[in-house]
Amino acid sequence: MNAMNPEGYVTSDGRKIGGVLMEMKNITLRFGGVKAITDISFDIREGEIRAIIGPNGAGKSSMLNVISGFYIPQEGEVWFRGKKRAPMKPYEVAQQGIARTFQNIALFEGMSVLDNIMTGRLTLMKSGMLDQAMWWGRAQREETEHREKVEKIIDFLEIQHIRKTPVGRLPYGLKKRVELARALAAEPKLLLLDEPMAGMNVEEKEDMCRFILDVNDEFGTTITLIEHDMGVVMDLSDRVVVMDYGKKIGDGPPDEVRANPDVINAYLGVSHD
Ligand SMILES: Nc1ncnc2c1ncn2[C@@H]1O[C@H](COP(=O)(O)OP(=O)(O)OP(=O)(O)O)[C@@H](O)[C@H]1O
Repeated sequence: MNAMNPEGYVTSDGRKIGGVLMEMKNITLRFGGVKAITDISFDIREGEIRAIIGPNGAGKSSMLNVISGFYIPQEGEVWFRGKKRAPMKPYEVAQQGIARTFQNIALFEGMSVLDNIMTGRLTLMKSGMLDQAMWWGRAQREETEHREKVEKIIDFLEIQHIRKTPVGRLPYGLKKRVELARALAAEPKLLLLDEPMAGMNVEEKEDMCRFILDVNDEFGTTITLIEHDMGVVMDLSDRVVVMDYGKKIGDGPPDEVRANPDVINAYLGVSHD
């Protein structure tokens, strides 16, 4: 089976990738006169680690923002879990099972690690204030369940020792890990990582790589990431979409993309027509 097979395929390291989870069909996104994305199509398979790469200004963040529902494209369709997505608010997209981290860390600096991660469960919380007043027992049971899930993630990402620490006091690499934990707390079907290694030293990058692979392996989470570090991208990803000036210039497994002349040109800045 290869990556074109609708049923899925088996990776070079023997992992089984499933059918299509998300499909972007002919997406075009404009900001006034600027075309950030021009007629791009690709899919993301169940269980896959899928990267979006490209030089600065290629349109990668814009694409991630279309996937997360933050931007609604002027043209094209987004399909998720077999259904065409109607225009919706980012929190509705989150409720459908898509969580993300940000290029610039977006955590509550004054709050503890634990409380920050708990905010990741907000989209899953059923009982509101009225429920809590009327059905106190039920709300308490729900709270206990949320805490248990969060504690598992804290163990998994090896951050027990900082669970009570205010996030503002943590070094950069750990903040990034807390952000990953918060996204995981939402139990997403699709996890979007916006430059998860940016600004990290070599050791922090190695840790983050390991956690990304473990999340994919242990929870079966499908992951889509933007990353500038080519070594990381090629090591981690099953398939890579390459963008340049808003267009798709390559799409396939890392080896294929690495050998693609258009991709080589884009990165060397040789030809831009
Ligand atoms: N909110 C916006 N308003 C206007 N133009 C925008 C906006 N966001 C992005 N753009 C433009 O769209 C194009 C693609 O930008 P985008 O940030 O998606 O690229 P990128 O590949 O993520 O870049 P980088 O690697 O530098 O983060 C650029 O020309 C950018 O200036």
